[in-house]
Amino acid sequence: MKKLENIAITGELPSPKGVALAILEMCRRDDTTAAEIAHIAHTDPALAGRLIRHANSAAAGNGRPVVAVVDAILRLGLGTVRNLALGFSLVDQYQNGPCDGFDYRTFWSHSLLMALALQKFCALTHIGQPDELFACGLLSRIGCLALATAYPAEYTNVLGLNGPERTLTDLEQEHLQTDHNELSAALLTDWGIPGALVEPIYHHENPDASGFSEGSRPYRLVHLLYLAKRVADLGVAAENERSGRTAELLLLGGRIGLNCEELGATIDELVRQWHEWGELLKIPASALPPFAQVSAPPRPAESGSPAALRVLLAEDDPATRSMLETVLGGALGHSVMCAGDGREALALAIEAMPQIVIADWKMPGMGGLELSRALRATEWGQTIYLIMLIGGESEDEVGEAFEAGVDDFLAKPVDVRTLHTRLRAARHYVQLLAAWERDRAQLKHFAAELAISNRRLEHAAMTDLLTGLPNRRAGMTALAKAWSAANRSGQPLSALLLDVDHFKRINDSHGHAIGDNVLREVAQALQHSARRDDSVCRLGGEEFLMICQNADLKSALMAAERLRRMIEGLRIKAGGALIQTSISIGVASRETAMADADDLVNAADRALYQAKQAGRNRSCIYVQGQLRCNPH
Ligand SMILES: Nc1nc2c(ncn2[C@@H]2O[C@H](COP(=O)(O)OP(=O)(O)OP(=O)(O)O)[C@@H](O)[C@H]2O)c(=O)[nH]1
Repeated sequence: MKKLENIAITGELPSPKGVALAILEMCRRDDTTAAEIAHIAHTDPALAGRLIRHANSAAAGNGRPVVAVVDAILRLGLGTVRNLALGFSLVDQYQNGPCDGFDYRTFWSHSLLMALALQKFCALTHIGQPDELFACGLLSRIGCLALATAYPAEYTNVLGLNGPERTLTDLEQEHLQTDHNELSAALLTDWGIPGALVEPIYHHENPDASGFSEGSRPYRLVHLLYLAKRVADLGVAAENERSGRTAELLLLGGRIGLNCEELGATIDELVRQWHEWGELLKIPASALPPFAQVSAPPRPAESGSPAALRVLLAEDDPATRSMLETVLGGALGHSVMCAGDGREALALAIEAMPQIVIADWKMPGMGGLELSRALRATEWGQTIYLIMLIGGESEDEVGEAFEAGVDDFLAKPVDVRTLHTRLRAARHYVQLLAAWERDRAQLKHFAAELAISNRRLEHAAMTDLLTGLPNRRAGMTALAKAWSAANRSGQPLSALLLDVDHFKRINDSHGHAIGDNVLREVAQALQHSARRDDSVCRLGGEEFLMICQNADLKSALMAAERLRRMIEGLRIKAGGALIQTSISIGVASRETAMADADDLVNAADRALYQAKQAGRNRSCIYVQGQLRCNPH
């Protein structure tokens, strides 16, 4: 982590003003008293009210409610009051600003929910002072606001580039030479927040890379910060993205001992507090439905209460049917569909996807046994819980029913208490099935995420960070493939090695950052001028490789000359000045004497060496052991 003075910031940074600043200053003194802070807090009624509100919030402890600012300060402690004053002051001052691409209100909305979540999870796990952590949560992403404040135009640009391919911190580092985590840490340190809190904040987006030893306080704190951030991400997510975020939350909640229902209840409570605090701080909070609803897997049809089951009743005797319908639907509160025979029941089942089917053994047309076989023959019908109503059937016949896929049976006339008991087993089965389906959906979700991050890793491992071109590894793999393809087809294959001339001088006279920019511009120009069959990669430093498939030496040389002239004509911005540069190119084509792709690269390398020797800004060819240079 860098110190603030070591970060190259040209514009202004967020800073507290007025009463908050005075409190911050007073708290630097060892002998400041709660009465003195209360005195100054009274001059800002909004702050005084918010401090009292916070001191009376559930997480701040029990005891009788406080009404005086001084009592609120005594309850919260000077450190927490100072951090809260700081946070609230920034919220008030930076509700909008000059950075067009930065959504100030969503930023604070996210920060507020993160603060509440961190406070709550800290209270649940007894890691640290919940009130102190509320303020830390509120300010943990202050670096984003700092970048928006210091670099409004550039940061708009960076935010515009943000996508799944690159992390925001990478983009910030690339374009602004710092990132929001670095700035958050530097600002919080500057404002006197202790290192024990700042370090986990710095690492909170990637807790596994923090290096904290497992089980230590910073380790637990950085993971809580991550969980709090994921809750806040859910809070501000678009409606169609919400359900995709719940699986990870369930997993993270499990790590701190919260089961599905407890996590849901906690998040619902946090959302309620988010709305209350949002009103107080004039920050928007979105209308998030209950967590159970957001995280529920889609169902074919939803019945009234969560305990209610979708029951299909197939019974030809109207009296029994009516009695069972009344008991199941009226007394037990299930949602009941009725059919007078097996065929009607099957049609209804296809339409309504019941969880339980209660079928009479004997019905006109299609009886219970046939219905059971028909249902079990379908994929969706295999998970239905089937109860058969039997009259005077023998044991053998009952055995046959189980073979047909029946789960349970009930003797007629049906005893209501027995029915009730059997339905408990059925409900247990349905619940297990639902849990299993949820797990399966989660696993699918994780597998999909894993596949995406594997693809990203694969892409990152094959991509040059500076230019975005394929790197040496990717280039050599592509060349080996092209070599095999050329061997099979007998088509020509050529390779160009391109090296920027006197690049060291550019670095020396304009600095490394401008040097990097020159490399990016050259890379982009090469890629844009490459033909469909050509591929360009950066081998390293200022050296590039172009693979020209189906190109013989003559056309490869023509391509080389075209590229050389194009780079010669390029003007690259360096501050106020324009840099002109050139490249030397070694060209070689696949020859029968060459054993593999390495021989082809070595031949192009010898030609490149010759081009440098001959004075640079030229193309040389290697042909059957001879080197020849093109004058220009
Ligand atoms: N800015 C920047 N410089 C780099 C990078 N990689 C290598 N370099 C520098 O590139 C320079 C290459 O210098 P040399 O190998 O002497 O080559 P040159 O100055 O281009 O001279 P000739 O190739 O002989 O024309 C070195 O100073 C390296 O430090 C990079 O990613 N960015």
